[in-house]
Amino acid sequence: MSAGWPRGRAGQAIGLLGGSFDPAHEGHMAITLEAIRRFRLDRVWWMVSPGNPLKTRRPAPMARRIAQAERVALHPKIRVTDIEARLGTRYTAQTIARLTARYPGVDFVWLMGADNLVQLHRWQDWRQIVDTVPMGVFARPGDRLAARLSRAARVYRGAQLPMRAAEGLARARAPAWCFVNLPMSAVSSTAIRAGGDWPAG
Ligand SMILES: Nc1ncnc2c1ncn2[C@@H]1O[C@H](COP(=O)(O)OP(=O)(O)OP(=O)(O)O)[C@@H](O)[C@H]1O
Ligand SMILES: O=C(O)c1ccc[n+]([C@@H]2O[C@H](COP(=O)([O-])O)[C@@H](O)[C@H]2O)c1
Repeated sequence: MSAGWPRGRAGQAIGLLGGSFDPAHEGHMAITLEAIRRFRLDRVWWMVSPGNPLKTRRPAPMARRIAQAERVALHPKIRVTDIEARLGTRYTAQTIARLTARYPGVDFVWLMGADNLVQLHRWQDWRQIVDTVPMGVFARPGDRLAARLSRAARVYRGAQLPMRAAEGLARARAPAWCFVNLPMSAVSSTAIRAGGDWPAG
């Protein structure tokens, strides 16, 4: 069981993949492996959310989502965590503020799919997030164009790094973000739940 406070040392570059993970799937794995490679990350922490503030549907219990995510995240650089439950946060801006204070010298990178960039401007204190940590955004079927036209992308157009500069993202000063085009995976937790392979609630 790897839930708990993960180790993070000064000088490390650590990606944060926040998510409902209801359930975790190979799309999470694909973007995580791509992030490790492209952004030269030492670790990626999968932060299993107590509950996305913008989703009304109640997720499966935390312990079940964590146990299942650990079965998917079989990689020495990936750590599944219940950090947000420990911190008592559900809002990413708060989580990041707490983590940067708790892990001085660690270079965090926020990771997310293009669908989340599309609605980033609806998150609490969203500009604070972009101004605090570099971000890696991953193409997702159906969301590429919307991501490019999104409010966050437009506001922070000048902070976008080209893909060829991706390896410097983790060490860049925020705001800085990179859009990664990768062979897109159509898998989603929604589709898995609809298929009946993951019991509700
Ligand atoms: N196939 C994928 N391609 C790119 N990004 C993805 C993919 N699947 C998940 N992500 C990203 O991983 C993060 C966590 O995703 P989440 O746990 O909500 O899974 P999901 O499949 O998007 O779930 P749901 O279908 O319930 O919304 C989000 O930033 C999401 O955009
Ligand atoms: O901080 C917010 O207002 C906020 C609003 C929506 C989503 N998030 C975070 O975005 C991450 C992805 O959520 P999800 O449900 O798409 O996996 C997860 O860590 C959520 O807590 C955060």
